[in-house]
Amino acid sequence: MSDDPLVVAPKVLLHDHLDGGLRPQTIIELADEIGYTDLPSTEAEALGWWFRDSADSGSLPRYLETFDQTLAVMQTKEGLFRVASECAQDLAKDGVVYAESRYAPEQHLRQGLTLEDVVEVVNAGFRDGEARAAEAGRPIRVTALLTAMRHAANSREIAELAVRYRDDGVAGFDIAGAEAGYPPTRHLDAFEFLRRANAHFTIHAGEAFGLPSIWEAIQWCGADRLGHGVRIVDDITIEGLPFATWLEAHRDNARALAEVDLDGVQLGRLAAYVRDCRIPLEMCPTSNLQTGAALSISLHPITLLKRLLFRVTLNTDNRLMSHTSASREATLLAEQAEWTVADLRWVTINAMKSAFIPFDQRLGIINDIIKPGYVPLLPETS
Ligand SMILES: O=c1[nH]cnc2c1ncn2[C@H]1C[C@H](O)[C@@H](CO)O1
Ligand SMILES: [Zn+2]
Repeated sequence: MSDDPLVVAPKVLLHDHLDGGLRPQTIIELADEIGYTDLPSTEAEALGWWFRDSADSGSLPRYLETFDQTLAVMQTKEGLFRVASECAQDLAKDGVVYAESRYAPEQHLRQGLTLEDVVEVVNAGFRDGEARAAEAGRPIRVTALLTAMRHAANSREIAELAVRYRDDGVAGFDIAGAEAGYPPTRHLDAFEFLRRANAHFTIHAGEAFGLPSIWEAIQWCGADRLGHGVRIVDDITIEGLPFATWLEAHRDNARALAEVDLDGVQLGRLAAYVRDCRIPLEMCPTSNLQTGAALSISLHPITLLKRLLFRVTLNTDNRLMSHTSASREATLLAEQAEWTVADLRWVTINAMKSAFIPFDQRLGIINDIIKPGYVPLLPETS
């Protein structure tokens, strides 16, 4: 185990895609087992770079094309079990103590598995990974979020699946995929069903598309959390200028967001609603650089939103495509945006408060694991 404090520090991930976090070597071995021959490389390091470089396109649709390669090896029980187990182990090794891992069951049916088979074998993989992580002295709990793809038409069926498995490892529901042209209200039926069932869901919104998508996700669909939500800054002005205009004028100053005077910052009605209602933002800085939703780590809106005390959480999105991890996201912010260990503790507790598991369990993880875990790193908080 690393002695880097940002690895040792307990962390929580609410936004991590199972099919975006495979080990390159595992992809190669699974491809070999099933006779899949279309991988761009059969050498692990080169394959890892291929994912990073291909996802670095500045466009969400092109970023998403790289998932064809991971999904190809996630069509059998063996493949899904191994990927889920390794996901839990890799997160635990990086200091993650609680994670909600999401995937779209409908994307794993090409070789005859049923939706139920997929959910059950992924759950079994998570249990296996948790057991191995505990044996290695790094306990973790992993729950699943079931995603429906926003361009498809079966979100209601996936929402029903999430409710059916809510007492068996599934904590909630999500929609993902290309955002422009696919507003969340297309899936209103699924969201209304979930609300009637007292179930939880998050929606990818405000990533490739702006405020209308966030507004629909919250005010029409009733999302508990926002996946990314980074474009909420479009509803913020600084010194009387729209955020984007102000940032453009300050883009040569890497400290601009860390030091801007908050007295000059004004929230519009939607941004104020999101902050007032403590709606969690599942922010993923590196992923946003790759899809063009942010300029740089130092000027990523997360630093302003943290200073304004939005309910910010820090996430990985796709560890493989973004060549990242929970501790790497924290390290980048520490090195390039003046984040401290106290900031990391704050977003970690924010995330745990915002998880979809029951309140008493969230509180238990905060009080028994997260807070004590920061004491050696931040003695003044003990
Ligand atoms: O950042 C994202 N935005 C929208 N969709 C995404 C993102 N990352 C992954 N996905 C898609 C591709 C995966 O196949 C799917 C389910 O995990 O979710
Ligand atoms: Zn995502």
